Amino acid sequence: MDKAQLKAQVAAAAIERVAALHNDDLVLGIGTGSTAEAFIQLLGPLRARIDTTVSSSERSSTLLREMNIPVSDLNAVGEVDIYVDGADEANADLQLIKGGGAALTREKIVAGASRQFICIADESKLVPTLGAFPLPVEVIPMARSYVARQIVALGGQPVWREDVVTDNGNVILDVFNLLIDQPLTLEGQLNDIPGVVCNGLFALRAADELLLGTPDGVRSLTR
Ligand SMILES: O=C(CO)[C@H](O)[C@H](O)COP(=O)(O)O
Repeated sequence: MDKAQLKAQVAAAAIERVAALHNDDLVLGIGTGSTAEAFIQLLGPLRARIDTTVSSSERSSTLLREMNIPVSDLNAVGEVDIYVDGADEANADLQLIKGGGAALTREKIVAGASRQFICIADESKLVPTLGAFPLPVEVIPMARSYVARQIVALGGQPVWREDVVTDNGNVILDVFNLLIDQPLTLEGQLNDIPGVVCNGLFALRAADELLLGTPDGVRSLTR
């Protein structure tokens, strides 16, 4: 099975989770990236049960609108019933690294506003310790060099993702060589640096369920 098939498989499993919810006025949180897009592609049959969606990126919003699925501003809805999104890395505690697609801030906001967060990924994303994938940090542009120096003091090697401006008008530093054995602590330390908007560690708001695509079928991990 190739990666696309594994992603389609977990996307279908997430659709089953959404279909099993009892309400018919669903408010769905929609993530960003290729696995989230596999999920969006399968939403058509559920359209009648979807009141609205809240999306974590302009790209996902466009895809949803192309399917005639409504997209709302988070301020216009209450709590989100369920958020489905991918990840760049996950550990067994369902803590994640996200932001490979530069959408980490909106992703963390929608995850925080959601009753349930289902993370979907192929099995290669499950790791014993987070940090082989460079940790994305969204930064206010004027603070880029200052924040980079503070990250070096924390032991990381930040690299400016020069070709990217986020949907919020900010820049991304990808931090290499961090051994993330205390994700909660590091998430807070990074947030405390003035100029940091958000970092891609999802430890405070970890996933509630991790669906992993494997050649033997979908594996589910819960907290
Ligand atoms: O965090 C993300 C975007 O900011 C994505 O969820 C993450 O990069 C995984 O993407 P993909 O499903 O394409 O592997």
